[in-house]
Amino acid sequence: MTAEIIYGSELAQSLRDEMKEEVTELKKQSIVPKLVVVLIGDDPASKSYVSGKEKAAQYIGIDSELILLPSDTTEKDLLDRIDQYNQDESINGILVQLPLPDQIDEQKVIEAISPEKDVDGFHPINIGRMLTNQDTFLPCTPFGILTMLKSKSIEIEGKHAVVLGRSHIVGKPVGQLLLNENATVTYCHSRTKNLKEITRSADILIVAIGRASMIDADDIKEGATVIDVGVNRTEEGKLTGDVDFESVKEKASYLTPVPKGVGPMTITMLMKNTIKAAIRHNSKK
Ligand SMILES: Nc1nc2c(c(=O)[nH]1)N[C@@H](CN(C=O)c1ccc(C(=O)N[C@@H](CCC(=O)O)C(=O)O)cc1)CN2
Repeated sequence: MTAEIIYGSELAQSLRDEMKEEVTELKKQSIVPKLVVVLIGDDPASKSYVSGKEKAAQYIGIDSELILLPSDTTEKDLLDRIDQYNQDESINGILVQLPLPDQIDEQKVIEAISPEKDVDGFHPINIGRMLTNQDTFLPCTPFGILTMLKSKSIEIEGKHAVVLGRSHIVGKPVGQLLLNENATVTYCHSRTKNLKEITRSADILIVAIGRASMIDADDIKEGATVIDVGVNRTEEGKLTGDVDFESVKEKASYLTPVPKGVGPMTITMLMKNTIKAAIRHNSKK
């Protein structure tokens, strides 16, 4: 079997085209979605991600403002700024790029963002809404993964979904979204015993561990759907995933590449959440 490759980059482009039209229509009703992105410090990967967010917003017609702060920014300064953005009626979405420098408590920052402007979907209120399957802002990477699965009509209900990794941003929420779709979900992590036995029983395998080529063909079931969320840099600076693409391609039925897989969908779902925030804000006026 040779897997069909799910290019998130292509799906992202078609969704961005749809959103561009939607925003054009919203502007006719004087609704202009606005996103504020805060970047602290000069981590090259974070800089590249926020630049991708700026470009996507610009393409779609979302008003975006990038706030660049020095790496010694204090927690108080950041919290004061968030307070100011929360109160600014023209701003619909606030995103603080993670990770943050050590002097700033990430959880405090996440909880300071108004849940109505939390387009990252990280606020405990929005996580609670996701757990209880209510309409909310879904975290962008898990939302992107679900959208990719649905774009190929991959059956989720009743399937065994195995999630490798339990991060707050990807692992935990993606498992919850799959559970909301009636999958049977197993989480695996560094303390999991008999890992291979579990991954080999997965119909849908989500790999978000952060170790290059950790999963190969021997670790998966014939015909499985494999979603690679890994972002690893080789010594030569090449980007690679957590999955050994060449070997898994010969055994899986669907497979996402790195790059051009899940990454571009993360940014696209952020745009979707920002438009949703703008529409919601306007309907409450
Ligand atoms: N506040 C947040 N911080 C972080 C999030 C997040 O969702 N919210 N997620 C990650 C990083 N991330 C978005 O911010 C992100 C990661 C990867 C990509 C992407 O498009 N990757 C490309 C390759 C880009 C490259 O060459 O480096 C791909 O996979 O094709 C976009 C966004 C951590 N922080």
